[in-house]
Amino acid sequence: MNQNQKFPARVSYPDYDVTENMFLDDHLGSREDFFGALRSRIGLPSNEGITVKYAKGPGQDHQSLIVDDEAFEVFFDDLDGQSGDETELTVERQTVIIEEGRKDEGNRLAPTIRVLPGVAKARAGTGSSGWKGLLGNLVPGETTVEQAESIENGNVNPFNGRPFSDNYRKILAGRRKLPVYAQRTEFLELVHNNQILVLVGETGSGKTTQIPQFLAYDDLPQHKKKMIACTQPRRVAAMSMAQRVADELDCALGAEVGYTIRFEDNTSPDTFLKYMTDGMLLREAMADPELNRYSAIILDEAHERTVSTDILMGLVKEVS
Ligand SMILES: Nc1ncnc2c1ncn2[C@@H]1O[C@H](COP(=O)(O)OP(=O)(O)OP(=O)(O)O)[C@@H](O)[C@H]1O
Repeated sequence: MNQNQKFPARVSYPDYDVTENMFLDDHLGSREDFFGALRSRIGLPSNEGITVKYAKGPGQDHQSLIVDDEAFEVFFDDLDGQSGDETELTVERQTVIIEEGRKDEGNRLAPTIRVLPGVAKARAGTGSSGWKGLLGNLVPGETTVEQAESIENGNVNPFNGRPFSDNYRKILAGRRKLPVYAQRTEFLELVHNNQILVLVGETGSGKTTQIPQFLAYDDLPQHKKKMIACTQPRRVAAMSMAQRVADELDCALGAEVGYTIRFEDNTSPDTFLKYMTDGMLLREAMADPELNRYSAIILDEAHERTVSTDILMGLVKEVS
């Protein structure tokens, strides 16, 4: 892609509503102009200077275009003028789809840009972390499977703003075949109406890996600056489950998904889902009996009746 390439575009905004169509006409000029216009169109602050850089990482089939101020990061896929392509562009918390294949009057390609429904609205109220707007329209404790699936099926990870990887999509297809997935709707209904749930399911049905993710999309702990805790009786399980779920959510281990075991805290301020030993949570409960850092607590493998899990069961009953 040529940096100085002309970039005619038609911008549809907001959402899919065509009533506010704006033509960035044929004379629009460079990509910088294009993004300047886009920026003003989607209401990003106009006083920020932007420098545009292009990068193509090893093994990436997309060009990244990074606008050099923290607010912007833009990803392209295959914006090559081939008819019928759909390209995603992420601008801070805005997610914008560029559709190729329309010819303008000069017989040039005129990508249509549309801001995903809800994203623009979410933007206004959610501070500086734009892509989190993907979750911004969800009401904690009132979400539906359809809402979660539409975000999961999208192109941008709502938890870190990066494009979803191919590996993510592969794993997602497998996750949806797990027995527990068939009960996602039922799980949400129960969680919306009850403070404490006891879930029983076969080994390998997906309890440890899926339930915390169902909750993450419903409880939205990161919006409250809290975490979901999922306890395990054994250290190895805490570590390996955290790794697995980090992969499933397409996050780096220790970033949005982490673990805490004795002598090792692999979490960060971004962590919203934390696997930990039951002993560690019990230890934390001694200092903070209300467990205020957590928006939800999952006591996994409770049938093993470890002393720590048993005590925690009593404790969560008290604080609920
Ligand atoms: N590290 C991994 N790599 C690949 N697949 C995995 C991995 N960990 C789990 N899985 C898959 O995810 C599925 C669900 O595992 P999960 O641990 O969530 O089940 P579970 O219901 O909690 O089982 P258990 O009762 O034994 O704890 C497994 O059947 C397995 O196919």
